Amino acid sequence: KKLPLELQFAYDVVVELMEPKHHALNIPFLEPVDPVALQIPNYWSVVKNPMDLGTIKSKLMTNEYQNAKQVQTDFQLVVKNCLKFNGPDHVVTLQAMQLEKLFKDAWAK
Ligand SMILES: Cc1ccc(Nc2c(-c3ccc(O)cc3)nc3c(C)cccn23)cc1
Repeated sequence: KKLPLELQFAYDVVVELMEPKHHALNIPFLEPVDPVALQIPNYWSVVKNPMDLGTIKSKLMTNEYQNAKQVQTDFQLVVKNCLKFNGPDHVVTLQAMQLEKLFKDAWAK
């Protein structure tokens, strides 16, 4: 892998969060939200910049990030979108919050 060291670290964190062992938390965030499958056609009018862990991983593999900060920003977008659409008390938002804690802990290693 030809990623610079800081992006390699970011890649390893994202891959870790996507692992099956965290599936109780990561399932809603592994791939782009599918508003048709979820029957939420208003999603695109509420969330202007959709983002998910799979897209972040793909962007890392296609060198679309210049630095790790941009990866962190995309991860925060996943959480922000979820909070905006689902609201603070939705189960999926609670999952996003717990995933965010995992991310922060892994990021601080
Ligand atoms: C009627 C309704 C209400 C809420 C939801 N939210 C939701 C989301 C979601 C994730 C991120 C995001 O930015 C927006 C939505 N993912 C899910 C999943 C995987 C199962 C069930 C609900 N889910 C779905 C349908």
